[in-house]
Amino acid sequence: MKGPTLAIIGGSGLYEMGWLEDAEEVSVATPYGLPSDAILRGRVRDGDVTVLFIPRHGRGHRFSPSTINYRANVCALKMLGATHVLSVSAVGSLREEIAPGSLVVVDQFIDHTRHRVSTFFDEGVVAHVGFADPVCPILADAVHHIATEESIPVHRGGTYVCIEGPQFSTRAESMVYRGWGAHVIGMTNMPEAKLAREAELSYATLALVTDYDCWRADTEAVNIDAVIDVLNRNVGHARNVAQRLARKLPDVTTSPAQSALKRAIITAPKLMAPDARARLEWLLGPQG
Ligand SMILES: CSC[C@H]1O[C@H](OP(=O)(O)O)[C@H](O)[C@@H]1O
Ligand SMILES: Nc1ncnc2[nH]cnc12
Repeated sequence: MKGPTLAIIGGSGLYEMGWLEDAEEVSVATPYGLPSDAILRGRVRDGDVTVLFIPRHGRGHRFSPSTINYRANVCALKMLGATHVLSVSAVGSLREEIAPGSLVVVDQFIDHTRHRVSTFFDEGVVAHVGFADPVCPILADAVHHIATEESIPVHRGGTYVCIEGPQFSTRAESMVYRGWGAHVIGMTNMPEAKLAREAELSYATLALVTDYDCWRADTEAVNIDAVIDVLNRNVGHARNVAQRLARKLPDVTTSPAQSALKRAIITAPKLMAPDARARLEWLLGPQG
């Protein structure tokens, strides 16, 4: 068995890691098409794990949240041996106490997207993975611990509501999401986290809070200039946390995410559609 491999999915404002050593660009074709960009594969100084990096929107930010090929991204990372996924994401805050400039290690999601393929098991082979706890607690604890040690303002836990976008929300919608109990809002972590679970990857999100969305009466509503400005000032935090994580990657072999498919596949093996089963070979191995 190969060693642990940390995959980092860079969000808005994070298109390169900077600290990756001996890095090579790997282009991967998947049964779902092409990922957002070539994947950088390298390592961190003083560490022994392999590190993969993919910019979710592509370099130059070419894919909108709805047109990102999430399946290809997750599949490509898995094919390259990923075991852990750190998702870095810009988010708006839906809570007074979560200020722009701080980080949130989220632990729940609400999927409010409408136009995205959100499973690898859509036809021919059916699976229902557990998703009650969508984030790997071991990985999330490690990320939170590092941010705390770095004295970065960070919140442990919070619910991320994922909207379709690309438009920001109306004030009425923002109020509804607050009423649902969400803490932060973004456009990309769904279906990414669902697909990571189906691919038996330990997934955690480091959310960079860039704005107060538009629910606050006395604050200007979110706009892209303000988001980019706060991102540029804080993206270094994400780079540092990711670097330290790569140096001290926790053992997640006991995480439920790593065996999510064990009792999830319901289709009788003999009745699986051959083309669908062949398409899943990267995940399920060769047909027995
Ligand atoms: C640039 S503001 C809106 C954009 O940023 C977030 O993306 P990501 O999670 O990749 O950082 C948000 O979800 C929107 O896609
Ligand atoms: N207010 C917001 N809504 C949705 N996605 C975001 N990304 C950053 N800020 C956001």
